[in-house]
This record gives sequence, C-alpha cells and structure tokens, in this order.
Amino acid sequence: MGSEPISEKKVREPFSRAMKDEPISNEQRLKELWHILDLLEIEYKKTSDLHTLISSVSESLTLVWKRRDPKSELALKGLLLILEYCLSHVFDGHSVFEVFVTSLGFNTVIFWKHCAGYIFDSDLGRGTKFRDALLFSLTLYDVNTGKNRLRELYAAVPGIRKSLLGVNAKQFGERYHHLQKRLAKYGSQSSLCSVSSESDAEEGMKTFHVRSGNHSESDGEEDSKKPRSGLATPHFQQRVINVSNAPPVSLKREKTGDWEIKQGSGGLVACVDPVMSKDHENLWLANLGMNINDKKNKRPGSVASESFPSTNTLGLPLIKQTIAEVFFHVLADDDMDAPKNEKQKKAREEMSLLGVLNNYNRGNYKLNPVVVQEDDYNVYYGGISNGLLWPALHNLPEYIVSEYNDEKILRAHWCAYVRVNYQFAIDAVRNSRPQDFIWIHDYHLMLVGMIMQSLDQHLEVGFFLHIPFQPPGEFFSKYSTVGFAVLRGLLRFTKVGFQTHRDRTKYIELVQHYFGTAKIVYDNKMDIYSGESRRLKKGNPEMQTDKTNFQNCQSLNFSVTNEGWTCSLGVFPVSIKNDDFLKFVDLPETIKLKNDIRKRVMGEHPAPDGRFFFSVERFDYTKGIMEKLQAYQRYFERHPDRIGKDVLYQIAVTNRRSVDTYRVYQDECIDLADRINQTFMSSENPSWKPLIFQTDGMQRSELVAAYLAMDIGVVTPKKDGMNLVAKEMLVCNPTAGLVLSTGAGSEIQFTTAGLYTDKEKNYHRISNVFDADSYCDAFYEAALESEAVRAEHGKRLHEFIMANDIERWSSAFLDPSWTHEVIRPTQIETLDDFFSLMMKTRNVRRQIVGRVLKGIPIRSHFAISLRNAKESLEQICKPGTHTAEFKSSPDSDEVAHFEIDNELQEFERDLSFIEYVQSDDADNVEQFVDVSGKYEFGTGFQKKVEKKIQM
Ligand SMILES: O=P(O)(O)OC[C@H]1O[C@H](O[C@H]2O[C@H](CO)[C@@H](O)[C@H](O)[C@H]2O)[C@H](O)[C@@H](O)[C@@H]1O
Ligand SMILES: O=c1ccn([C@@H]2O[C@H](COP(=O)(O)OP(=O)(O)O)[C@@H](O)[C@H]2O)c(=O)[nH]1
Repeated sequence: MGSEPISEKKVREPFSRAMKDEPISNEQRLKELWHILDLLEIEYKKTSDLHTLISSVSESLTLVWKRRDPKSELALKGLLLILEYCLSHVFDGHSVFEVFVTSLGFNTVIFWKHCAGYIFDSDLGRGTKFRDALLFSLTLYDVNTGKNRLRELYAAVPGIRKSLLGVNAKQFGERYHHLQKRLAKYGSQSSLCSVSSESDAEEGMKTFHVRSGNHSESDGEEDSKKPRSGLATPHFQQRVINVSNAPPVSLKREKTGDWEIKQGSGGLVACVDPVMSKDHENLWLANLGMNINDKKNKRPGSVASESFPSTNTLGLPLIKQTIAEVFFHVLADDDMDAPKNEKQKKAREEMSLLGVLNNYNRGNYKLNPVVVQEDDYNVYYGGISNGLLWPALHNLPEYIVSEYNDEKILRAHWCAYVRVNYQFAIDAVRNSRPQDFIWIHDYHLMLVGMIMQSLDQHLEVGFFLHIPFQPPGEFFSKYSTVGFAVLRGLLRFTKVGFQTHRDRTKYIELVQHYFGTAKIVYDNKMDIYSGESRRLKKGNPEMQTDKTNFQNCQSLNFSVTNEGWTCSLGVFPVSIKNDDFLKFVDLPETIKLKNDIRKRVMGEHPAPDGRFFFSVERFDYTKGIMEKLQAYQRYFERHPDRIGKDVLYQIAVTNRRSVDTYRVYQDECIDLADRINQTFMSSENPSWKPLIFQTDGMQRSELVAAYLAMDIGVVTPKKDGMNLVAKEMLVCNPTAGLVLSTGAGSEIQFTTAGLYTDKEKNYHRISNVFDADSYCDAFYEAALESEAVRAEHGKRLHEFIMANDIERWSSAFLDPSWTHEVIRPTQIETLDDFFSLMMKTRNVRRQIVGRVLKGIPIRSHFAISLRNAKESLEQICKPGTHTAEFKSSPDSDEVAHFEIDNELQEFERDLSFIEYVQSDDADNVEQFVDVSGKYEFGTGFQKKVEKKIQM
C-alpha cells in the first residue's frame, strides 16, 4: 500500500455512542471490522461469529498498530472498536476480552494510554461507564489468569485508581475526622458537628492550625491539653475493618413501615461481634440484603445493561438508587423538602432505614452496608457461594447445583461472584486507612484480598475461613475456573486462618500440587505443631496444656510464596464469648422460660426417666439433620423401651431456600419428621410427641433457656465449620450430656485437647452419621447415662470451653507478630546467620523510612521485628559486653568476635524513633537527625563486616 493515506470514511469513530442510543448490533460491528481489515489488507475468514473474528484478528491488528506507519492509526481504530464491544459486554464478552488483552502482549501500557481519552470523553460526554467496565474487566482477567494487568492500566493512566477509590474525598474525610478527634481531646468548645460543607470544614481546620501555632509557645499544665501531631500524620489508632457477607444485624420492615433492627444469627456473627464491639471506631462492612434493582434500565447489549454502581462518590457507602440514578448517601438529610411524587415518597420511606442504621452506629462500632446489583448478589449468594463453594469446600459434591455442569452458566455466575467481591474490595479500600487491619470472612469473599491488593498494596488484609477446606478433586477439574482462582486468591491475603489443622494441611497440599513453583516455608523454630497431640490429663491444672496449645496456634506458622506474594497460614479454632451467654443463665426470666420450655417439650407429666434431646442449627444439609432423623426413627425401632419417654426438640432455622438443593433437602426432612411423629405417637401416652420440629429460630435469651432445659445436646453435622452451638450448650449447662459427631469442628478441637480418649469419653461420639444403628445406640447410651456421670463429663467440657473464650481466637489472629513479615528471634551461629539477620533488619528499616516519608503510619510489627533482632544479637554477646561471638563459617571451628555496640545502640535509637512517630509528640524530632554524617542509617554493621572480610 506504500504511504498512501487510508480511506477511513466509512469507519465509525470508536466510543462515540451515547448511553441512550440503540445498541450496535453484532452484524454492524462485524461489518465495521471487515471494512477495517479490508482497508488494512489483513487476511481473515469471513465468519459471522464476532467472537471468532475478534479472536483471530486481534493479534494482526496489534502488529499493524505497533509498526507506527500510516496504517497504524486505522489499526488502532480497529482495536478500539473491539475494546468498545468488550466493554459493552463485560459478562458475555469476557472470554473475547481475555483473548484481546493477551494479543496486546507487551503493548498494553501504551494502548491504555491511547484509549484513555476516548473512554473518559465518552463517560463524561455520553454518560457511558466504560472506565468502570474496563477496571472490572481487567480485574476479572487478573482473577482468572493470576496475572497483574490492572497495574499496567494504573501505570498508563495516572489517577484512574484514585478516581475509582475517591481518594481525594477520602483524604478530606480523614483529615476532618482527625481534626474532630484532636479538637475533642483538646476540649475545645467549638464543635465541628455543625460543619455542613467542605468549605466550612476547611475553615475549621484553619482555626485549629492557628491555635496549634499559638500553643507551641506556651508551656505548663495547659500544654498537656494541646492538640499534637506525630510525624506520620494523619496518625490514628489501628482499627479493625471487618468485612463479611452476613451483617451482625437482621433488618425487618414492620407493617407500620418502621425498620426493626435485631442481632443477626449464625456462627460468624456470634464470634466476630464481640471482637468488633471492643472499639466503637471499628467498622463492619456487610451486605444488608438491600441491593440495586436495575431491571428497568436493562437493554441487551447496552452499557447500561451491566451498569456499575456509581463510583463518583465521597467514598461513602451507597444505599438507594433514585429515579434519576442518583445515589443517596448513608448520611441522610433530614431537612429534605416534602416528596414531590409517589416514587420520591417511596424512596424517602426506605430512607428511614438510614435513621435506624445511624442509631445503631451511634452506640456501637460502625456498620456500613455494601450495596451491589441485586441480580449479581442473587447469583453470588445463591449460586457460586452456596450452590458451589459451600458444598465443595465441605466435600459434599453431591450438593453442587447441577446447572454448573454447564460451563457457560458457571462462567456467567462466576463473573457475578467476582463483581460482588470487587464491590466489597472497593468499599473496603475506601473505608480503610493504611494502619488498619482489614479482616475478610468466609467463602463468599475469597477474592477480596487479591482485588484489594491491586487497588492499594499498603493494606494489611487477613482472611478467616469459617467452614472446612476439603474440596474434592473435581473442584479443580470440572470447575477449574473457580477452583484455581480460589486457591490463588487465598494466597494474596497477608494472613489466612483455618478452623482446623486438617483444613490447612489440605490447602497446603493443594497449593503444592497445583502451583509447583510455590515456596512453602514452615517456621520450625516456632514449631508447636506437635502440640496438637498434647493431651489434657484428668485432674491436671486442666486448661494449662491446651491454653498453651491454642495460644501457640499463631506461631504454627506456614508461609507460602507464590507469584511474588507471601502469605502466612495459621489455625485458629473459633469460639464464643462466654459472658454473652452466661449473663442470661441466672436471670429469673430465663429460669421461668426454661421451666416453660421443659414443660412444653416433655409434657405436663413426663416419664421420670424421660430425656430431653435438643438440637438447634440452620436448616442445612451439612448439619446432618436428615441423618439424625433417620437415626432417631431407628432409635425407637431398636429401643422401644424409650417410646413414650424421650423427646427430640429440633430447631432447624430455614435459610438459603433460594438454592434448589436446600429446598429439596428441607422439604424431605420435614416429611420424615411428620412420619416419625405419626409412627411413634403413643396411644398410652397421647400427650407425648417424640419429635418437635421447629423451623423458626430463637433469640439468644430463649436459646439459653432451652440449653438449660435440655438433658442432652445433639450436634451431629456431616461436615461443618466449628458448630458453636455445641460450645454454647455446655457453657450454659455444664450438667448436660452431649452427642457430638466427628464432622463438627468442635469435636476435632475437643479430641485434640484430649477430651475424648479411650480412657475418658466426655461426650458420645458419632463417627459415622450415616450408620443409623450405631448412631441410635449413642442416643441410647446418652439416655441411660446417670446424671452424675453426665455432669462430670459436662463439667470437663465446660471448663475447657470457658478457658478458650473467643477473646483468645481474635487476639491470636489479630496479633501483629503473627505474620511472615516479622523477624523472629533468631539463633545466630555463623557469620552468614548474622549477616542475613542484619539484611532483614535493613529491609524493615527501609519500610519504616518509606512509610514515614510518605506520611503513612507504620505497622506495629516493625517494632516487634527490631526488638527480636536486637534480642537475638544480645544473646550472642559475651555476658556483660557487646562483643558478639559466632563461627566465621559453618564448617570452621574458628570463633569470630565483633564489637556490636553501634548496632545495639542503633536498634535502641530506631525503637525510640518508632515510639516517637507513633506518639502524638511533634517536638524534639532533632534527637533523631544525625547531622554529623558519621552514621548511615542501618548500614553501619554491613560496612564493618565487609571491611573485616577484606582484611
Ligand atoms: O448467612 P447465611 O447464609 O444465613 O449463613 C449463616 C452463616 O453460616 C456459616 O457459619 C459458619 O461459621 C461458624 C463460625 O465460624 C461455624 O461455627 C459454622 O460451623 C459455619 O457453618 C457461614 O460460614 C457464615 O458465613 C454464614 O454467615
Ligand atoms: O435459632 C437460633 C439458631 C442459632 N443461633 C445462633 O447461631 C449460631 C450458629 O452457629 P454455628 O457455628 O453452630 O453454625 P452456623 O449457623 O454458623 O453454621 C450460634 O451462635 C447460635 O447461638 C441463634 O441465635 N438462634
């Protein structure tokens, strides 16, 4: 073609279509591409399938564009038209986007530079949301491939990440918050609560700065009240940002239109709520079940059909989408004008929820809702989370919903799962400060760490899995898109906690198997792994042994490094806050309720040796409710002497009915329950009913009364997380018996602690819930056990649980020293050991300097590292001296001596520097500035060693 200008007359300008325009048909797009390919004389097959065409020509177009000749311009247009198509079809066009990005090869940064203008013009001028679509598409690409292409977009388009996160608004918010706190401390009369606009707030800040300046010249008592600033301002305390799908509250709309807010149920909430309640500054992000229903805006093939929650906000959570597609913020405006029409009235009514939330937030930690598209949420919750991940991770593949046999459906649902994780990640980053600890919970949010890292790498993000990790092989063959992303996703958290050693071991095995290059390090210096086999001995100062075992869980440290990321893996059996249950036990109303429940269950005239069995759980197939009912049926067949005496009170709280497998299971259980009652109703004792089956849950106060009323608790899951109810039962009622299956996490923990051995069986263990005969024999044994023996066993379990309160779980997980980033106390034997320790400390020092210079607060584990390093050095000094002794090489007997006075002093100085920057002290920084030039930060020793080696 030489250098003739190419005719582009018929080529449409990319990204020139307004959101309200009719979507472009695939046929039209095909023609546009054919035309460009013809003009560029690129060979192609005239297929009518757009995806096939794009996949086959993307690379050729890239090659022409890269040549930087007269044809390049047109080739770029072709690429932009393809990108426009992909971004208009984020879900159904993702496979083609993957091919497209891959074909760009090493040219992505420059390509994103070229297309940023088109995208921004289109978004601003035509109301499209291509920026958000591109950010999400690249996130999905990274999740699916394990690559890091989103970073290339950040590099190419400065500010895009910040605009997504609303960083400026966030910084403003933080400054404002900080100022409020400082003024509150200072005791100022002028409240900033009335600040209503940005300019007002800035005015407030100015006032503050003037005061601050004046004060620096005064002294005396007044001085202690002064607002101060550390070096690393804005300096705030570390908060816990908790992120989970389930909120700690359940919200219900009353007939009156008022919102009722109640404590949520479920084990996750029960164990995390106490941790959060410790500090009102903590923040919990969760989905409240109110999402964006955007159906009316849907038009296939239009950008709006996959509209993204608006990101142009103050970084505050969004709760309600109004007619004009404007989002209201959680900060409700009470002074709004009267509603203009019905729609506005309805929207207002729903807004009253904000008042409820605000009230909740006032006397509590903060609860902020994460709002997503309703359709996405349904698929994420009822589909991937509870239709695939839940059964797969419990190793119950028979409950994986059958529609996932269709790869297309699986991929489409997976996109929704990723998008909800993406929204949680964005909200978590927006709401976090660099010194916070972000704690993500459970299988719904396994990708949040990975996505958060790509948005802000300064954050420390931990993950706890509340359920088992026992996926079957087919999780990685049949559902590979999901399987590998989940395996990889977990490795992108800073630390990950499992309920049991069994689950962590399984995870490590899978990582080893599938990611051959992953480096797994077991910190054997801190090895208390064998603590697992320690046993509690009868009559021992009981909990001592196990306390050690549990406390040391944090040190059972595995770290895995994969694709440049390192993650610590620990084991933390979850528990309950004992006092939250015990506080109900002795209340007169509880005692009354307990008697009422017992009477209701056992009847007015119970048999003297009749037993009250009690089970309470979510109506879930993992809980083994069907198997329990089958065993109970068998119980009366095998042991007819118990007919007319014993009663099983089963509470199975209906949930997840949107998932087919749950609906079917729940209906089958209810049928069987009815059959049992019909079969065994006794004509001799017509008031007796063998089974009371209830599908409504109980509030905690009533639940405690039921625990007190029962004789024997029955907790027999097939496979489950921890089953906190088992612990709750025995904490509240130490005289109760317990039938517990090996599928329960608590059973694994009890066995580990030696509470079930050949010699001492403190509960009735069910090893196989499918074996109805042995199962019902355990029921029988429990029913015949004397009250004294039952109480003796109950007491042992009670004491164990009391000694392992939830406090221990959370403080072990949150302990800053539990991370691979911490320098552990090291035994220095050779020069190499010595040198490697000093290199590690140099890295820590670099991070400290980097953070202070950037104004980012430093992490508490830096000081732990330096202290450990210093103590390790002191260990090798001759007593009373600063002369270190160690072998010059592993094979040599020669002992080298080094004066390490400077190094030790330097550690002292660094540690006081850390203390200083973490304090509110703004004065006396000179003490840390070395103007003599004699000393280089953290390198003194290295120089000395080099010199010595040269000699
Ligand atoms: O939110 P739902 O779908 O209604 O489910 C409720 C919760 O169920 C699961 O709880 C698990 O966590 C407990 C505490 O660690 C553990 O003891 C139990 O065995 C697990 O099943 C689920 O993991 C939570 O995410 C749900 O919120
Ligand atoms: O009617 C009910 C049933 C359960 N729970 C609480 O829900 C939690 C269930 O936790 P578990 O670990 O046993 O199972 P999960 O539901 O989390 O799988 C426990 O704290 C129970 O006290 C409740 O408050 N009311």
